[in-house]
Amino acid sequence: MKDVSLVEAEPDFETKLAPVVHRFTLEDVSFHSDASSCWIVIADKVYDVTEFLHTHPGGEEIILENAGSDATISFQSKGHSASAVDMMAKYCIGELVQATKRLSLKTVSVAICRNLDMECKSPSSRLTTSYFTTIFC
Ligand code: HEM
Repeated sequence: MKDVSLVEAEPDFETKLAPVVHRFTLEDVSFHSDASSCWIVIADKVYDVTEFLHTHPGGEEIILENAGSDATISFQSKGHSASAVDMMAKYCIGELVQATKRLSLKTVSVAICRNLDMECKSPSSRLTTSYFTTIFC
């Protein structure tokens, strides 16, 4: 018979287990591209922002323009505050499968700045953003 004493001794052990991470392809995300179901990708994480659309301080239109796709560049170029970034966790539903992941913004911005022999202060500067666009689009 199985020893279940560990489970019995720790009634809340399930909450201590690593969370299940849901993985999606960009194609999965593409099926959620309007106000009835709106997913976006930011830095390889997938967000369901359907409920947030109507209260987004920047308006719903701008998010809908990116619905069902990778909004990393748009999000980054609008220069969101730290509290905006904190809010994002609430809407995160998973991440992209490895095969469809891009290099992280930080890695790419540092690489670009090295190439340009620039000091890398802000990845959202106009110059850097235009280089992101060149690389990602
Ligand atoms: C989960 C995703 C997002 C969250 C939690 C979020 C949150 C916010 C918050 C809190 C603000 C108020 C200003 C600030 O605190 O920075 C804001 C403004 C704004 N957001 Fe977002 N946002 C999200 C996605 C996006 C995306 C994908 C875009 C563009 C495609 C976008 C474009 C804007 C714009 C244009 C503003 C107005 C900036 C201004 O008036 O200066 N946001 N957002």
